[in-house]
Amino acid sequence: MAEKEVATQDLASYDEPFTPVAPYKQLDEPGNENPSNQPIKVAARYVTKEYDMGSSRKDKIDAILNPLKSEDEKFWGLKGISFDVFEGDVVGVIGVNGSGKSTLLNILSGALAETSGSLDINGTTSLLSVWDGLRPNLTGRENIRLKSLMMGRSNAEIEAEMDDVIEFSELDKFIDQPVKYYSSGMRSKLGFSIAVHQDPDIMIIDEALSVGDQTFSKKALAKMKEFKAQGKTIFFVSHALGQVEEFTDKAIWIQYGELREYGETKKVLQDYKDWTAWYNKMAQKDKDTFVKGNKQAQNEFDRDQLWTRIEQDDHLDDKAKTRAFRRNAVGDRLLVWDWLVIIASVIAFIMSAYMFTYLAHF
Ligand SMILES: Nc1ncnc2c1ncn2[C@@H]1O[C@H](COP(=O)(O)OP(=O)(O)OP(=O)(O)O)[C@@H](O)[C@H]1O
Repeated sequence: MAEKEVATQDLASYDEPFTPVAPYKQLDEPGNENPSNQPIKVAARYVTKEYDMGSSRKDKIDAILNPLKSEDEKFWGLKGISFDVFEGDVVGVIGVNGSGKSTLLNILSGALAETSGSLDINGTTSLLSVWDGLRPNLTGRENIRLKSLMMGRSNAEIEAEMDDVIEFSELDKFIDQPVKYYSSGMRSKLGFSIAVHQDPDIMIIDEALSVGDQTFSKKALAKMKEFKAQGKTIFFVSHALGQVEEFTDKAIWIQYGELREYGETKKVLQDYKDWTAWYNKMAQKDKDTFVKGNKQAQNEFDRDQLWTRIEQDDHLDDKAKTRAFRRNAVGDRLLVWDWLVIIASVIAFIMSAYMFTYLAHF
C-alpha cells in the first residue's frame, strides 16, 4: 500500500513542468562520487542548442528582405545541460527519440557548435556514429585516411595502422568500394574501426553498436570494455537499455532538451523505465498532449528563462554564471558572415544600377 502511494506521487510529478535549478550534481554528491579523485574530463554548464527551423541561407536572407514575415521558428534542442564527467567514467546517455542525445554528443565531439554555455573538455574526443565523418563518394580506405588525417595522425602512422583498421572492420574487399554503396551495418563497422584506432581520450558512441550484426556488436562491445579497463572516458548513447546497463556505470537521462537525471546507471535506468511505463499507459490523446506541451516549451524557451535558471544556481559564482550564459562566438560568426554576403549583394546591386543609368545616357 505504502509502495503504491509513493508510485502515485512519483507519477503525478511527471506532468509538472520540469525546471531544474541546479541540474548537475556537485562533486561527491550521491551518483557523482569521485572516490579515486580522478580529474574532470568534461564539465558542462548550461549548454544549449538553439536550432533555427529556417536555417538555410535562403531562409535567412528571405527573413531579412521580408521583415513583415513572421520570425523563423526556433527550437531549443538543448535547454541548458550541466554535468561533470571524470576520467574513466563510462556514461550512458538515454532518452526517447528527439530528446537531444545526438545533439549533446555532437557538441561534445566538436561536430556541432553549442549556442551558449560553458564546456570544458580535457582531452581529445572521437565521435562514433554511423554517418559521422564518412564521405559517401570516397572508398572505405580513403575514408580511413581522411578521418585519421583529421584526427592529426601522420601519413606514416596511418599506413602502419591501415591493415589493422581494415581487418577489424571485416569489410575485406569492400574496403575499396565507395561508402555510398555500404549498408548501415557496414558503415557502422568502418566508423567503429576507424574510431577505436584513433586512441582518443574520450570516446563518444552514438547508436553505432545497434546497427551491426550481433557478432560484430559483441566484438565492438569487447573492444569498448578494453577501453574501459584502460581507464578511458566513454559516452554511450543507446536505445538498447540492456547494453547501457551492462556497459556503463553512470547514466544521463535527457528529456525534451533537459537533463532529467544523472547518476548511477541502475537508478537512472529504473526511473527511466518507470517513466516509460507511465507514458505507455496513457491514452494516445494524452500522449499527444504531453509531447505537444513539451515540444512547445522547447519552441518558446528563451535566453531570459535560461538566465533565470543560471542566476538561481548557488553552485556558480558570478564569473561562472556570466561564462555559462555567454553565447558561443561560432554561431555569431556565421551570422556576421551572412550579413557580409547580404551587404556585398546590396552594394553590387546599387553599383550595377548606377552603371546601367550611366550607360543609358550614351
Ligand atoms: N538541424 C536541426 N534543425 C532543427 N531541429 C533539429 C536539428 N537537429 C535536430 N533537431 C531537433 O532537435 C531535437 C533533438 O534531436 P536529437 O537528434 O539530438 O535527438 P535524439 O535524442 O538523438 O533522437 P534519436 O533517439 O531519435 O536519435 C529533435 O526534436 C530534433 O528534431
